[in-house]
Amino acid sequence: MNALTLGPEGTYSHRATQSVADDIDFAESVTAIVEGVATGAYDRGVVPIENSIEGSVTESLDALADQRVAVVREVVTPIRHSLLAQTETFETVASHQQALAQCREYLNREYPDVVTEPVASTARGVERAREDSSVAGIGHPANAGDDLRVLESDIQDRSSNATRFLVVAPESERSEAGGKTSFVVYPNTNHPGLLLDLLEPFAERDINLSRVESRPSGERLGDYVFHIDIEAGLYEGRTKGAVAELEEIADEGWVRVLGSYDTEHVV
Ligand SMILES: O=C(O)C(=O)C[C@]1(C(=O)O)C=C[C@@H](O)C=C1
Repeated sequence: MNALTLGPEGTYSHRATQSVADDIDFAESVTAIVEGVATGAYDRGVVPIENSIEGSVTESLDALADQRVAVVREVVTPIRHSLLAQTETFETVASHQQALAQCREYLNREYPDVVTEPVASTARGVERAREDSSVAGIGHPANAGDDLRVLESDIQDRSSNATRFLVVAPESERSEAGGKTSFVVYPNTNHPGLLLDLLEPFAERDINLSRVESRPSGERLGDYVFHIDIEAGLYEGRTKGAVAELEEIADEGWVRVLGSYDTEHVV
């Protein structure tokens, strides 16, 4: 099985993907990863979706709404960042913007004068540090190799820092089995109580929601696509009933059922 994830080698996405496939290729954006699976070039794609400090990875949410893929697993992994550089003196810190945000308080406190440089991934930031002694990178300490020093470990602003990744597969592999299910809903209408209407089919059937997120539809200001995760599988009658009701409520728009899946914790 081959898989596509965020590169270069050494990203947290790469680490999460190692629990999914042996044959791993890299892309430089999560949109390209989801596209790689939607077009059939890859069996699996692994994308970060949510971080416990910084919240949603909005590019991933939008890619899931725009492309036709299934979600077949979620991988949750602790994120422990290190500061890596050639020397103790540097002017710039390069990393993925999620990682920079997860270490914002640390950087403001310890290095108030350094410039932050958002790059495509943490591993790309570490590469910048390897090429340029005036740059430090934030990433997993295993990326240090022989030529970079780990100046400090565990620099994330909360020790419980964790990221949830979704494993995407071709739409034909959508499964009804699993303890969680994800949906994307575009109601294409707006009236008082719409969000309540969308959530009631789950509440009435005693289905717990684990997440609701809204993203702009891009059609007009104030118009939204909703991402809903529930703690129930599509194999359950109650979930089927809720989906049927959801489809009626969103009959002017669409409901995309991404599938049911289980969670794996990887350290
Ligand atoms: O840059 C990486 O190492 C990634 O895999 C991306 C990513 C993210 O987008 O959230 C993954 C985990 C961490 O939260 C920081 C960055």
